[in-house]
Amino acid sequence: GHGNSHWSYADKAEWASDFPHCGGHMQSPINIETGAALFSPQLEPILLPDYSLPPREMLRLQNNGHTVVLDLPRNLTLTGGGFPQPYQAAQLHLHWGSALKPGSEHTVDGHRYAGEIHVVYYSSHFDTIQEAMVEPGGLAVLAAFLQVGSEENEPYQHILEHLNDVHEEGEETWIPAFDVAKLLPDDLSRYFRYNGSLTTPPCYQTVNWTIFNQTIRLSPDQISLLEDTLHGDEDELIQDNFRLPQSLQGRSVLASFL
Ligand SMILES: NS(=O)(=O)c1c(F)c(F)c(SCCc2ccc(C(=O)O)cc2)c(F)c1NC1CCCCCCC1
Ligand SMILES: [Zn+2]
Repeated sequence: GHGNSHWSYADKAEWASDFPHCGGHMQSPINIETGAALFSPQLEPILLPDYSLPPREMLRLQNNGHTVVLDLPRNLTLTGGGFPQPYQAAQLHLHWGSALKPGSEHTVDGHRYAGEIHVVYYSSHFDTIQEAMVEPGGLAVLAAFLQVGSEENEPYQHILEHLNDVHEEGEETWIPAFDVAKLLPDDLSRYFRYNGSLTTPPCYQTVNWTIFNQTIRLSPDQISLLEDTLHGDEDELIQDNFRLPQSLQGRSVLASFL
């Protein structure tokens, strides 16, 4: 974990006392008011060049007590998107709710989606994510909303079929590599953009956020598997692992589309 004090989503009101950045003025997530988003033509499509990986390659999947994390090869690059420089992949993880309520971190016009994927990158100006994550613009996170649909989402099965192997906090397993770009929407040209923070302590305000307009559909069984498999502290189910919306405090949300 981060910092010397353990944190949980139950005591998110206290985060700022243990992690000062969590009380800052550029925090995430936020509610995106589509009507107030500013169209910015310089926001070109996001480019994820050649994400197909050899299936012999294995990727580490871990339950860190707060979410399920898939470590990514750093040679997967993020470019385009009006970014000042390329970013290198670090990891992806998910946020979700429970059977009773949805669990996305960002909301759109007050609507919370069933879940949200975050693909975390760090600026190619740095050698490690530890150096990058304390610098403004050091991190870029690609976010997409998960919705309940009728069909099974095959790319997501690459992760979901291994959740049982990491159902306890601290467990990890290795899964065959696959094209992780398939976990994101097809349309990488329509997205919202704003500057914010990690949504977890230490809440560093160093994240360039991209939230895709197109959502991802998972079957009801896939969403339930995500909600009902992973355990964290005291063998409690990890559910509702989302932070509440933070105020914009004067920030603008940009849109790559009209
Ligand atoms: N939405 S988010 O991107 O802010 C985010 C969360 F909301 C998260 F909840 C998480 S998981 C909780 C933070 C954490 C705990 C343990 C470890 C570890 O043992 O390595 C690592 C991280 C989580 F990992 C991340 N992303 C991480 C933030 C931690 C520091 C930088 C590493 C990559 C991004
Ligand atoms: Zn996240």
